[in-house]
Amino acid sequence: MDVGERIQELAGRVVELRDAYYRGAPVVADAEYDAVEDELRELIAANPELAPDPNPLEQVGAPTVLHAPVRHSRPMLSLEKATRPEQVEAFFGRFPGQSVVVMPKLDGLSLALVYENGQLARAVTRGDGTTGDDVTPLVRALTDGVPARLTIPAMGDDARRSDSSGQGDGSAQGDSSAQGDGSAQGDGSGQGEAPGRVEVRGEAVMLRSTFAAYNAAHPDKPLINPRNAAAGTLRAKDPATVAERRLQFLAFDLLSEGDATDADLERALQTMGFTVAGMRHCDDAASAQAVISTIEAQRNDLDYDLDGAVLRLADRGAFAAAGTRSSSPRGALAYKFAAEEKTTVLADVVWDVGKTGKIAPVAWLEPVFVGGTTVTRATLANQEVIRARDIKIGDTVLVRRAGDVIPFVAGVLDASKRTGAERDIVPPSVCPSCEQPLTEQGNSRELFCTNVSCPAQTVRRLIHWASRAAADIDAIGGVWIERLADAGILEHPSDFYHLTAEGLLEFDRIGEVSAARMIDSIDASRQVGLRRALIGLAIPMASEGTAAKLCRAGFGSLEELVDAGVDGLVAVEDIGPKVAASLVEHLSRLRPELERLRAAGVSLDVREEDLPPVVAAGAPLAGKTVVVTGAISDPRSGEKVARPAFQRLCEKAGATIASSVSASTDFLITGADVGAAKLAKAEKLGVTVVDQAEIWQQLQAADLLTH
Ligand SMILES: NC(=O)c1ccc[n+]([C@@H]2O[C@H](COP(=O)([O-])OP(=O)(O)OC[C@H]3O[C@@H](n4cnc5c(N)ncnc54)[C@H](O)[C@@H]3O)[C@@H](O)[C@H]2O)c1
Ligand SMILES: [Zn+2]
Repeated sequence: MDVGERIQELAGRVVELRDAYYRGAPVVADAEYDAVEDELRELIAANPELAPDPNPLEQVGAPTVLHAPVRHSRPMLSLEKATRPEQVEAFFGRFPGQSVVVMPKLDGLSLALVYENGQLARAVTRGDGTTGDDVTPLVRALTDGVPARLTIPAMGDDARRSDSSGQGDGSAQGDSSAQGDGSAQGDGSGQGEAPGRVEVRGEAVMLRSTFAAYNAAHPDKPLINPRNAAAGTLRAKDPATVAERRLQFLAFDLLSEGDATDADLERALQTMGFTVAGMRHCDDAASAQAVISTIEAQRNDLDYDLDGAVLRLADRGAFAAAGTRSSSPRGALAYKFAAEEKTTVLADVVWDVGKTGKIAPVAWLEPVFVGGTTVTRATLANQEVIRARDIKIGDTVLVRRAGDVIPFVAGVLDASKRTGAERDIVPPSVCPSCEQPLTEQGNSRELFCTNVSCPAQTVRRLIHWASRAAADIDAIGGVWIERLADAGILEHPSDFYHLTAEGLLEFDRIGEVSAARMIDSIDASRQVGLRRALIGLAIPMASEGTAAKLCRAGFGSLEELVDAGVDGLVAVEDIGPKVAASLVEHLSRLRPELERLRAAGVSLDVREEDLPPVVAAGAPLAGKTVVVTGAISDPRSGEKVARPAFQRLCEKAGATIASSVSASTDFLITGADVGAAKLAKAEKLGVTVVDQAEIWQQLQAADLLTH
């Protein structure tokens, strides 16, 4: 095939793929679509005379059927893409002296919100860039972060809620998203009245938490990914049919007439009442690159999908003056991150027996690079998910590895690729390990092996006992545990404590050094204590949090938990009757094992570190509820400090630790690299943001840092 033909073919493919995608039924993952675009772009760049006409790369979106077409005041464009630092440098080189904002590139769909005299008049999708669909009723009903009327600050409105301690002032720590506070109202607030027409553009996304909650509640009709879910929501005919699919709007662009508004994009948007996904001002390519890296590193902690970072001139006038190309503004650049979704072939499904006897389907995949690693296994959850997503062995499936670390098979994008050779995924009727019949539980029909002496479960439980969060026997890996279990030497956790170096040396391929290391590691684990022993016993429904709470509640040993009975356990805050019943049932069953552990010198008593901290007199954080975020390090040594360790110090200083910011939080204590969303939330709720340096100082002054 010659170059001209290849170009025609690729151009045709781009049109076809876009068409499917914008109709809501993509047939390939974004990364694969992008690869087609990239190849086409390169061929055209090398052979400009062979450019197709029309050139799809110069068009935006796809000409889909519009239900209520509305013409945009100015085209809604795509963005120029970059993947290399040189491209970021070149961008700065084009605009010497201009400040640039760097922000997450959200993976949702863009919306234009038109305000007339301060009131929301219309919400319109991007469409083909020139004309979009009017989706106002859906946006009003379902989208958070879209004010019905704009807040235009009047004169003197800058007497903001002042933080009692004054600590708020020093708290922005180089994060420009919070620094606009004092100055925003200073210059642009004279106008008490909204300019005639204001258009705010931004991204409507489905939060990952909303997406997960929806799929958990509707296993029979799952959404494939948050971006597709958001787009589908705004295609609904009636808001009532998609009521549980709430969206969030995050603003990134502002067009307004009469310019009384702030020249700085972020301040202008926030002043009007919009949420911005965190913009950082950068004056050179190196600092922009650093922010891009931070955004990418924090990607998994955020509640929304993002597929890159956007760089854009911070000054609204400069951005407008830079003008546009056929399909993208010159004053912006999208830096793309590694894909979190890819397609690959589902080679087989294996049913895996877990430590609690749950039999879960595991997808064996043709290796695929996704979410930063090569993935060969992914979870398929349960048979109900397989049925609802209509997945077969041999299918080309979409694999998602985002937010959480366990890759997931999200579904089949293009069922038309099927050849007929695909096979149904058949759940086993007996346990793959012990061959005992299985039981089915719950709406998602999860399968369980209830045989207490099932060999696969035994190995899983032993591996779990040895894991880091439990006894932490780090010198013995899973392979060894399996060998020892197969040999009949290991069955219960207590058996670890009867292993000897001589016994281990009878096995092939083991030297004296490693045998001694294994025994040392087992020895050290005798100090496991109540909390970690409870985790290690893998009681169904009892989480790591449950174990921590029981220690705090004053239980001194595992035996005391059994003796307390269900009534004694439900008396503990946040311990429900089901968890309590499960604890009592399983710990009673494990009584003989607890005795064996004790006899082997294993401590099942609460450890000092798991007790509620003794609050020192004059504790600096007494009565305060705090949230800790970001990377914490000890200023005395510069050493990284694990968040739980720092939280414990705060508790010793009298604080109550909360996991997320709410109206009852007193302080948000920030370490390095704090996500802008957290800061924005704190600010919105009037929570004082305090830098870790200040807390370290207080801890030191209260003599709490002695160790
Ligand atoms: N899977 C498929 O078959 C298929 C087909 C077509 C397109 N796609 C995907 O759709 C996307 C391409 O669409 P595009 O070229 O129009 O979009 P783009 O990737 O060029 O980005 C432009 C869009 O980014 C969004 N955006 C998010 N955060 C932003 C911010 N902070 N500032 C400015 N814009 C921001 C806006 O909605 C804007 O319209 C790609 O991700 C592509 O992979 C997939
Ligand atoms: Zn079994």
